[in-house]
Amino acid sequence: MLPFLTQVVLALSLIPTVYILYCGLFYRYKRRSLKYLRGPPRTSFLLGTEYDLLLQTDAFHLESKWFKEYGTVFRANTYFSEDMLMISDPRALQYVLHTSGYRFPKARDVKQATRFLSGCGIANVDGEVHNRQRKALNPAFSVKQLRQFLELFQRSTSSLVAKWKQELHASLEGSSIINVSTWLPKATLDVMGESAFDYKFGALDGEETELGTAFDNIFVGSRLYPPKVELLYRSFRRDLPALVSNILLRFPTKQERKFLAFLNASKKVGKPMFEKRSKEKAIEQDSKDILSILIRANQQEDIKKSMNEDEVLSQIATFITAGHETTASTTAWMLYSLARNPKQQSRLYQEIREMRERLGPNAPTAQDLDSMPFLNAVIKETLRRYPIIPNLIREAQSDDIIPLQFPVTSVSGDAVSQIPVSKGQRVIINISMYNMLPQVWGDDAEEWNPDRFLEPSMKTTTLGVYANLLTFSAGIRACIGWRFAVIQLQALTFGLLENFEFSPPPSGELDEIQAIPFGLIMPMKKNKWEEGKQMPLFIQTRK
Ligand code: HEM
Repeated sequence: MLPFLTQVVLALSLIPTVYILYCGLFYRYKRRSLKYLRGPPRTSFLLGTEYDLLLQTDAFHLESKWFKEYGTVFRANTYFSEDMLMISDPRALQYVLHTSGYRFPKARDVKQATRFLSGCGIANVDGEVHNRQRKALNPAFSVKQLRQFLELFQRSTSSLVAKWKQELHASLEGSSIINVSTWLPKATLDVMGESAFDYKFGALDGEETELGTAFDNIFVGSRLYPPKVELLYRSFRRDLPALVSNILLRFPTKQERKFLAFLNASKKVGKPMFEKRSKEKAIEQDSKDILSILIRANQQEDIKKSMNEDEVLSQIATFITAGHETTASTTAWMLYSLARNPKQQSRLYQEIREMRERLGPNAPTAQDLDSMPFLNAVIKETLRRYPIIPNLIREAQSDDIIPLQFPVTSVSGDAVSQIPVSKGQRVIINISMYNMLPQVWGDDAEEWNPDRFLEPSMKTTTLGVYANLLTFSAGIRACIGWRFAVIQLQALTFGLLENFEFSPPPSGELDEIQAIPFGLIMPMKKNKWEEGKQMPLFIQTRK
């Protein structure tokens, strides 16, 4: 028998342990039950179906299978067997993303992990702070401001074209298989650095910069997915009282330590850049590039409009991570789709040639690019079919009721037209499933078919910031850079298709490409993930 005092000490130390376990695990299990909704069976008590979604080798396969079986709203499980709500119903999405304002913030575990990557930048803050940062940054993303970048987008596309031509000339046949997935992010990284922060990555020219290396290191040497124990640890941290989770956040996972190294490098590079520009008289009131805007916000005395230095420096990491791989991967999937659909590729080339005949040697203006129906249909269809961010993870800030457009059938066979949710309920916004809803996009929604955007009969909902798509999300947290991305996609599509013809490599390699949901939808070869991103295309210079 233990001495009485030891028993007391043990009993007392048990209280916080039980409390932590209650908050971390049992509380969520008890409160957030959606048992009345149908959904896929649980495959693992600890990891739930969220882990199955993470591991799938075709990013849209499982959701699509479940969606066909259970409808536009169903139940799945996250870690520790907590129920999560999967939604692709238009009215439910409208409610969560638009109507509710900030009442469905990003899930705490997601925010805790991404905070290591991009600090207190706009993507990781909520409520009033987000509103303040967004208002300050909005002018950098106006149509007028972004059109000024078109020339930079075209210059960077020309550099990429020159690099590929060099490769093709080096081969005797004037054609070659190029892994476009390694080149495109270099072009978009250079553009992001120069347009937003006046920083030259020189990635296309193979230069090594401190920031570029730190970004690459996030992926180098890491396994594709964090080990299960890291995922469970991150999930466990989510519901703990702030005091306890703040202590645990001092012990980041291996992946989070890499994120942090990139954030620190971007702050280190950004600080002198920011200080130098701050001292220059050149920050005129009307200059609206991101860096000038950040500097002015930092110099603001009005607390409702200002940003402190940490917020300003965190935006550098935020924009680099949010703004280059997204556009690059979308372009890779577009070239993939065009290579697989040679007739559509010829139609696109025909439209580009007609525009070239009209322009002579001049580069197309933003109006010229907007006036090309098929080029824009190809871009929209690629964004629809290959949404680079396939889902968003949110949680209810308070008890709420989510309305549905298309009622679903409950376990007991009743029609359900609204879903009551408790505070903390995990809600998965299925971007890819909304983008493929037959009710909106037709029975061939799983096909890549740009013509659907040329048909006046196409049904529309009023969701999303561009082309009725959810690819850039919607509402107050929609992608701030969507116009930037669209103009860059227009410039890349015009420039690359004008110069090259893309086809599947004769070896059949393209059939091995899978859409892997590794944060973003990454193209990788079946059973060869260790080779990294792969989109090998047979490229010929156009005569
Ligand atoms: C095809 C390209 C792109 C896609 C598909 C895309 C998609 C998205 C999505 C889905 C979100 C919402 C994320 C969430 O709520 O968790 C988002 C947010 C964001 N994106 Fe993009 N994005 C793209 C390009 C860009 C570019 C080029 C920039 C910058 C120039 C950018 C900057 C941002 C920022 C800063 C946010 C956070 C906005 C906020 O929380 O207020 N994105 N993006």
